[in-house]
Amino acid sequence: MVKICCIGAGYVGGPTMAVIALKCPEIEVAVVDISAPRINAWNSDQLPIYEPGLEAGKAADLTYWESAARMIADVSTSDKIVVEKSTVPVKTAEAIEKILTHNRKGINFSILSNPEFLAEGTAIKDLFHPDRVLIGGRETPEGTKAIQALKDVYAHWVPVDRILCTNLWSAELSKLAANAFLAQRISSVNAMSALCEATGADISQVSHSVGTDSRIGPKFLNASVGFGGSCFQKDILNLVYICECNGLPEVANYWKQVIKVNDYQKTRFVNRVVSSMFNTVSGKKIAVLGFAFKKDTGDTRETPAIDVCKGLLGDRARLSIYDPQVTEDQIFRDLSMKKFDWDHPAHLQPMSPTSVKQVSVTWDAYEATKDAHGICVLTEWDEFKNLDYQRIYDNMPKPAFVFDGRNVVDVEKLRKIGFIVYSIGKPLDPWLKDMPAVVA
Ligand SMILES: NC(=O)C1=CN([C@@H]2O[C@H](COP(=O)(O)OP(=O)(O)OC[C@H]3O[C@@H](n4cnc5c(N)ncnc54)[C@H](O)[C@@H]3O)[C@@H](O)[C@H]2O)C=CC1
Ligand SMILES: O=C(O)[C@H]1O[C@H](OP(=O)(O)OP(=O)(O)OC[C@H]2O[C@@H](n3ccc(=O)[nH]c3=O)[C@H](O)[C@@H]2O)[C@H](O)[C@@H](O)[C@@H]1O
Repeated sequence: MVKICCIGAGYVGGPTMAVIALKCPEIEVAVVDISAPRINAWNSDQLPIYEPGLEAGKAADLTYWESAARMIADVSTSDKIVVEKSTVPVKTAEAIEKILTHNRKGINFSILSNPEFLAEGTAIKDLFHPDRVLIGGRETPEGTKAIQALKDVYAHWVPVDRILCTNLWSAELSKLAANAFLAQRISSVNAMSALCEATGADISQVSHSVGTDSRIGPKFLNASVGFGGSCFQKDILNLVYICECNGLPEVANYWKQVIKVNDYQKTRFVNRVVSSMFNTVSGKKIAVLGFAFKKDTGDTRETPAIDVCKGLLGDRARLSIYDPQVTEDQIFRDLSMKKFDWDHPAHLQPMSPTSVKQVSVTWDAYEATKDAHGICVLTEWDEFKNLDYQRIYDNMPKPAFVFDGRNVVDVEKLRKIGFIVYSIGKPLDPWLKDMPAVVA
């Protein structure tokens, strides 16, 4: 019987193995993780991640694995195909291969790179209908055989013409390149959003006009307060590092700029809030609607909300945060973390004492916005489109401000109610025109 063991039961491991198990009943799927709470959660009705289309069931038995590659070498008693699914620095497959072959006790290991392209919030849909599956392997008879074995797994539900096979390096680099291209589109549109605000153009109209060119395409052109998520920034930094190591500083700087524009966009947003509210938010209550890095997920890794909240707290605002999927505990942890601490599993992080006394977390948008001087929309949750904004307005001191970092609110409707509204890349409210967002 073919058996697949997946190391890591997170946002990728959990959904991916659930889909393989569903689509390939003759394959035994086991998932292991070093986090006991995560294991327990997968085996309960309360899954550790929120993902539409993924429901609680029984996960496989899970064990502790400390050092994945060494452990594989230690425990293997027969030939193995080791599949690198995580996004890794290029040449990691080669390093894993070295560890395995130096400890192999007569066992043959074939290494494959099979990067994952799913996005959170649509993971199950993406896994069922991937644009492509990419498998990289050694160009040797054993490598070809291993590629074919993995191809056979995916062929249970993915059309074979969508399964691309490459060498190891190409597969690893393609993953970084794909994320860099996607993030670059967002930084491009966000850079344009600043220009729209300065000129009176409307970013939604510009994006639509640009995206109807079939060579450009309409997707991933939504202006925002900035991209977040566990991967875009990390993968671009990874790419930058590889460029630098290979003596390509111009290429490195080109990709670095994608991150710089993203940081600029978050700073620009905070400055808009502060400058609009009489140049200070000190002591003022600001409601933050949405904390996850995008809708339909409870994931907060690298969410732009962290930087925006920290920026507002830096000017001594009082924050009242509401997100339908993010816990209070998580928000406090995020706001007290140093950048990049998220890279270590949450269960290994101490909860540091923090300056987040100015923050409260509510489970209701109306509670969060009550008595608030301003509202920042930082995640595009659908429910934020249909809130009773008249009721919200009635419960706020005046002038009442809305700063929409996701272009989800109906600007005209809110202005009619009486709000002063800022929406990324949209023609400015007359109130804001004389208050340019100056980046310090
Ligand atoms: N989150 C996403 O949407 C996507 C993530 N990726 C990549 O997939 C990889 C995993 O990402 P996520 O699933 O989001 O991370 P995650 O943090 O949700 O899951 C990783 C899991 O691995 C466990 N783990 C870590 N070291 C272990 C070890 N030695 N033995 C056993 N378990 C161990 C952790 O406890 C954690 O539960 C990353 O490389 C990421 O770049 C790729 C595509 C999409
Ligand atoms: O390697 C990964 O981890 C994954 O990274 C992204 O997926 P994900 O981070 O889950 O979510 P995206 O939908 O790509 O959104 C990323 C960020 O960009 C923002 N975004 C997205 C699209 C857009 O038009 N504008 C915009 O600001 C989102 O709000 C979010 O903060 C990629 O889309 C996946 O293909 C990839 O597998």
